[in-house]
Amino acid sequence: MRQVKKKKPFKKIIYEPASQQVKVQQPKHYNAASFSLSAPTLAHCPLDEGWEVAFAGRSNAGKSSALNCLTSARLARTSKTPGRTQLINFFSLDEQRRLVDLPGYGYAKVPDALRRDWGQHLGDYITQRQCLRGVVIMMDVRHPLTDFDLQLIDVATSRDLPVHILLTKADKLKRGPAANQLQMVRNELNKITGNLSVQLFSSLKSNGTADAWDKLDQWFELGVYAQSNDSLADDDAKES
Ligand SMILES: Nc1nc2c(ncn2[C@@H]2O[C@H](COP(=O)(O)OP(=O)(O)OP(=O)(O)O)[C@@H](O)[C@H]2O)c(=O)[nH]1
Ligand SMILES: [Mg+2]
Repeated sequence: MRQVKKKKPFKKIIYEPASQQVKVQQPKHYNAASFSLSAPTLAHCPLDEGWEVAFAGRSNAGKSSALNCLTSARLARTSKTPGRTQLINFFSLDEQRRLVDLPGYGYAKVPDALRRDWGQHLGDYITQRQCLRGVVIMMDVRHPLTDFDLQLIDVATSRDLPVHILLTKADKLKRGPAANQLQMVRNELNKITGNLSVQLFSSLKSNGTADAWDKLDQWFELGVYAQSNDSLADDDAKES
C-alpha cells in the first residue's frame, strides 16, 4: 500500500516586535550636542545657570559611551581603562541646556589622594549645583547597586533630584537574565524614597535610547514635554 506522505508542518517564524526592528530616530536637540568645557572642580564649572543633567556612575560603567550613544557623537572619551574621565565635562545642547559627564567613582587602582579629590568634586557638584535637573546613574547590568551607587542615589534624592538608572551593557546578558536584573533593581528602588526610575540600556546596540531620551526630554522640558511658555525664562524672571 502506498504510504501517504505527511505534510511538513509550517515552520513558525517569530518576528521581532516592530519597535525593535525600527531604528528610533534621534531627537534633533541631542544631535546638536557639542563639547563646551572640562572643569577640574566645581569652581571651574560654567555659570550655575540654565539646566543640566549629569551622567554619573562607577568607573567603566559606560557613562561616556552612553552619552556618545544618546548624542550620536564621539563627544566623550571612552576607554577600556577605568578612570578615564577625570574631569567634569560639559556638553551643550543649546544655550541653556547641558549634559554633564562626571568622573567615575569607585576605581580601586587610583591613588587614594586622587580618589578623595574626585569624590569631593563629584559630591560638591551633586550637592551644590543649582541648575541640576536630574541625575542619570549608569550601572553595569551585571553588577548594579554597589555601595557607591546607593550613596549617590542618597545624595541626589536628599536634594529631591530625580534619578534615572541605565543598566548598561545589557547586550552582555540574554533577555531573561537582563529582565531579572531589571526587576531586582526595581524591587530595591521601591524600598527607597525618591523619584527613581530604571531601564536596560546598551550603547553597543543602541538599545534603550528612546526611553532615555524621553526621560531627558521630561527633565529638560523638550519634545512633547515642552512648555508653551518658556519656563527657563520664567526661572530667570523669578530670580531677578
Ligand atoms: N558590550 C558593551 N560594552 C560597553 C557598553 N558601554 C560601554 N562599553 C565598554 O565599556 C568600557 C568603558 O566604557 P566607558 O564609556 O569609557 O565607561 P565610563 O563609565 O565613561 O568610564 P570612566 O570614564 O573610566 O569612568 C569601554 O570598553 C566600552 O567600550 C555597552 O553597552 N556594551
Ligand atoms: Mg568616561
